Amino acid sequence: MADPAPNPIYVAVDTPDLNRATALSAALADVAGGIKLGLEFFTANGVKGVHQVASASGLPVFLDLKFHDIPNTVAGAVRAACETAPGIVNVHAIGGRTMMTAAAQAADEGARIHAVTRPLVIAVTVLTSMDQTDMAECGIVRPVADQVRELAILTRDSGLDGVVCSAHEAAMIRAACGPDFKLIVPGVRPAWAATDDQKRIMTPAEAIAAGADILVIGRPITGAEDPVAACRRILAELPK
Ligand SMILES: O=C(O)c1cc(=O)[nH]c(=O)n1[C@@H]1O[C@H](COP(=O)(O)O)[C@@H](O)[C@H]1O
Repeated sequence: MADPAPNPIYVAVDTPDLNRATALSAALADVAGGIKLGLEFFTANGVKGVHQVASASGLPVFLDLKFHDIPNTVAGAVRAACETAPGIVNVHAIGGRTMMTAAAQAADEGARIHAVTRPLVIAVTVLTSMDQTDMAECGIVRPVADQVRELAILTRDSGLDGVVCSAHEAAMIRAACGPDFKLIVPGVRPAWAATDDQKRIMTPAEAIAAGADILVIGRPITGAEDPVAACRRILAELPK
């Protein structure tokens, strides 16, 4: 019998509170596919905090620090991040080819240095909190989808494993970058949840239908009265 499809829900545990993050991650262990720890958590709790949350949940960790700097600095950061044995790390695609190539190579080196499995290295294309108007204010006037597509192709050509994109661009990137290129999709909102600061959103079921491999979902779960029940509810909405 074929293995069941892996649970695609990575819960974004965005809090500076180590005890809360640990308790929440442990509680979600049976209903989530992974935990995403980002800038807020890492700035407060560092490498030790990541280890604590990872062992409390036993789930893979997406360490979302969105590196964007000169190639040498990003490479050093990716090597150092490997100490936390993350399943996934990320950089900003706008850092360019040389930076992304350095990041991919640094993941090989970091995995060797820290004797861990090499993490997937993923690049953020255009943040899901941004729309056409936000991009124009930054001087990028072509359609958001075109910007995302070009950055996704650059990411693939730089040897990375996939991108962070919105569900709106998922099918287009899948067609352009192939079946093995990982599509990690935040900006996911069930019909019953608030949109918050996200602008390019889709429901969990729509995002999976569009080709997302991983759904990154934070506040609809972590802000719910019962986060485990909220995660279960989203899981039940996904196509079987
Ligand atoms: O890289 C990310 O994870 C990310 C990229 C992006 O374009 N948009 C985005 O929302 N994220 C992250 O995904 C999470 C979404 O959280 P919620 O909006 O609470 O579901 C946050 O932790 C963001 O930092």
